[in-house]
Amino acid sequence: MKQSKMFIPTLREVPNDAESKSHQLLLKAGMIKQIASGVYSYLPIAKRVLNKIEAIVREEMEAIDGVEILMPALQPSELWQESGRWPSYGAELMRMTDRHGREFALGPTHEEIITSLVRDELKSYKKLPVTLFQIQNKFRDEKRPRFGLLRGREFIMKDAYSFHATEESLDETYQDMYQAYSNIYNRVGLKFRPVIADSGAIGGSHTHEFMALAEIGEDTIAYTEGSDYAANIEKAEVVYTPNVQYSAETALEKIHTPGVKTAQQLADLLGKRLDEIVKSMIIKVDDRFVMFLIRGHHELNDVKVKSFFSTEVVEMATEAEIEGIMNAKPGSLGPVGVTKIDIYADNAVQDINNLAVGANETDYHYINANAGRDFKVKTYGDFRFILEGEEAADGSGPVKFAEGIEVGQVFKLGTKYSEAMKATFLNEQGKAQPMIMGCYGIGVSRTLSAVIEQHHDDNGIIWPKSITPFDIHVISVNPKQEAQRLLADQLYTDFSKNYQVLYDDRQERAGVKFNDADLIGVPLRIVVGKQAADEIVEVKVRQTGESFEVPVSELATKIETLYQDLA
Ligand SMILES: O=C(C[C@@H]1CCCCN1)Cn1cnc2cc(Cl)c(F)cc2c1=O
Ligand SMILES: [Mg+2]
Ligand SMILES: [Mg+2]
Repeated sequence: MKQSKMFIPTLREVPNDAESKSHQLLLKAGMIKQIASGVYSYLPIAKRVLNKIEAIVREEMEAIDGVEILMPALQPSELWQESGRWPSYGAELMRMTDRHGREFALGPTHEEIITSLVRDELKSYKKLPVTLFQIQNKFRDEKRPRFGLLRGREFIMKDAYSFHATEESLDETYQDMYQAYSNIYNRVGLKFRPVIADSGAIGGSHTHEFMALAEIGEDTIAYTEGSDYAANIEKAEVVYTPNVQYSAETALEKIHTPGVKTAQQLADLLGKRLDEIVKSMIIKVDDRFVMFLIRGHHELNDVKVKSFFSTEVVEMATEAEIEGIMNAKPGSLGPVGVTKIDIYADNAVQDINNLAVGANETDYHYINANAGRDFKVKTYGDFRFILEGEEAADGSGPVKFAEGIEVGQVFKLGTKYSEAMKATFLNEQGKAQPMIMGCYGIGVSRTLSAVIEQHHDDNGIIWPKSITPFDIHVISVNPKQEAQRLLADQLYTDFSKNYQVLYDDRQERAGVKFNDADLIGVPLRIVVGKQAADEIVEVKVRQTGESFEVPVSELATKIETLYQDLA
């Protein structure tokens, strides 16, 4: 492709709202253009990379008997009414009305569509299992789109759905998908870890997320060095090993604590450690309020709370709601005397007694509050985030933290949708049963960004060979020089026979050409400059920075050797 005919609007500077490296480089390398917050056009270089990522995804899906389809983005609300999900999503679900006043959603995912598609067809166990997939734009009205393609409002997803007569059959496909995802991420050059994850509202029980390791990642992974244990920190189970440190129970005492609002301030005032303080929080679960107690040095894990109550609707109560229930402000809340709402506590709260807690009166706290005597805990449980260094749930040692970008997720869905939507099949005994389902997503446009996060230097992107937009970048330094232009033209023609070649034939200053080439990040570069008359060119390897002066007669062999060695 001649760059004089291409459309690669590279930038020297980037808007300062581009916080992540991949977002900056996607803009600087002229790969995307934002048309609205979280909404982008993919320009030629990005489109070529997407095509290659998608080709790898297709290959790996078809290798495990996945069959490609394409479903509509326009989804009738009736199907979401059938599944019961129409009311359960808020502003994130992009809804619209057609000219007849009928309600639609722009598809954020396709469980309802695919289930309605197969339920009239797959009626017998003999026709199962089936795995269908698509690669298609998804719409989710993110509150805060950010980091370019990492969190957009319209993005490309490969979503696959499998239908089974038995759990064993689902397990097989789940394993196949797990392996296929590992193949895909390895092939696109991503360093990744599969992690045990939380299935959230989607339902089902068993799910893994695939995390690309990157500082910018919004997810935190808890993993151990000694094993392949890794869990999304939202899910990482805290094994409760009692570490009871009780002192003789003493009388409850109310103390004046002017201006004390946080656990740290209370600890400082009392001359206690933070872990000797117990924080009390009011949480709204569905439409009721509950109190959670947690040690001062721990944090409440909202995903564990959602999972415990099996609902997505879990929010911190607002100040107004708190005053309404406790007639006290946050910062002085406590369990003593609280009877009209249930009290839950993280397991670690059991390890200490004579607790320091809020007195439900501004500027007053209690010391020596004791469960049983002064308040009742309905349930102790694992409600907190694990801390770095604590023992992993599988006993494989202390967990370490790493940041990750969720680039895929595989779910065992079960019968949540097939029951709700009456997608049944006749089993071997001729009995109608709901199909057992799995669903499997890959963030294709997010994967593109994650690869850039992991493959760049200060000058730009460094594409892995497997998904590079071009294999070779031929640059004629000064096309006005006859010898340079003729040789560069010839090399472009010759190498295009066996490689994908980007030819910078523009009337631009050399510096602009080299800057652009570094940004675009094609792995091999042939520079035709002053020595063209002597039939000598420069070859540069983008990954290592190495450069060689090569006689044209040896160029094909040199390029072949360097190309083979590319990662
Ligand atoms: O999408 C999934 C599960 C899997 C992921 C892999 C491919 C198939 N679906 C979970 N999820 C996430 N965000 C959503 C956002 C909105 Cl607005 C919605 F209405 C529904 C969902 C939703 O269901
Ligand atoms: Mg997540
Ligand atoms: Mg997830």
